[in-house]
Amino acid sequence: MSKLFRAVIMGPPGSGKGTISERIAQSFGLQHLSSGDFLRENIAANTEAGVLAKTYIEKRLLVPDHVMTRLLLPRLEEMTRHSWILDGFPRTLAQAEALSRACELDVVISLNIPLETLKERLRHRWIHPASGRVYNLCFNPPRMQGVDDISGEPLIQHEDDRPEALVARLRHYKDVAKPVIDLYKAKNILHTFSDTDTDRIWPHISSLLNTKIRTDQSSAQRASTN
Ligand SMILES: Nc1ccn([C@@H]2O[C@H](COP(=O)(O)OP(=O)(O)OP(=O)(O)O)[C@@H](O)[C@H]2O)c(=O)n1
Ligand SMILES: Nc1nc2c(ncn2[C@@H]2O[C@H](COP(=O)(O)OP(=O)(O)O)[C@@H](O)[C@H]2O)c(=O)[nH]1
Repeated sequence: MSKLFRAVIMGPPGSGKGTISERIAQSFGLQHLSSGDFLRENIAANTEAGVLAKTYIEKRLLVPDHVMTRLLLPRLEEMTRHSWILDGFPRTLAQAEALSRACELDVVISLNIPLETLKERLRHRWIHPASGRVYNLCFNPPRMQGVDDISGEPLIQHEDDRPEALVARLRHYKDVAKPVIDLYKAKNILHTFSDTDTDRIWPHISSLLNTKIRTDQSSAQRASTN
């Protein structure tokens, strides 16, 4: 069996984590694990962690580390036979340390996108709240305006995707993410991509993963034939 591959994608709101994770899932067969989707599923199912997380999300606060790790780590344990890309977790150093204790990461992708680009994207971001599917009126519009392609249900916009809210969210992201980025830099697994367009970043991410996944698979094959 080929070696399993574990990646994390980080970046400020609107940087394209969800969009790029979906491309990675489709092109490389990795499972896309989105912490936002896990939270929404737990909230919908009224689990203990979901009920607790909801009180924070409603106030647009980060869910505390112990709640996030209690929610996420068991899901990762269920995935021991899969390769995955994790999107939205870890957000804090405590979450990153808990993740390091649970598994070894192969690659961390960090997206570095200019503020003006983030503002413009989020202004046009529309979401199907039940599934977490994301659209953009310019970049990937829904087939029918205001309606989810799959369920036919209405799309919504997040209050805090407004340009006025973004500067504070971004500052908060930078403060909290800095030690996480430093940790992954020190482990030599951080890869940063800077551009205004997902389509220009994608070929670089794709070739990085091609190299990493192919190299890992051939060394796993060598190990199994020795
Ligand atoms: N590690 C995480 C991931 C998510 N959340 C909470 O879950 C919400 C939804 O997460 P997500 O779907 O990732 O959406 P956004 O915060 O809008 O992030 P982004 O704009 O980067 O997609 C967040 O706002 C936050 O309250 C959290 O507290 N901690
Ligand atoms: N115009 C434009 N929009 C993009 C691009 N990449 C992603 N988007 C859109 O920008 C918004 C934010 O992307 P998303 O993947 O949700 O980012 P996340 O918040 O980091 O998960 C979504 O509406 C995407 O459809 C791009 O290159 N150009």
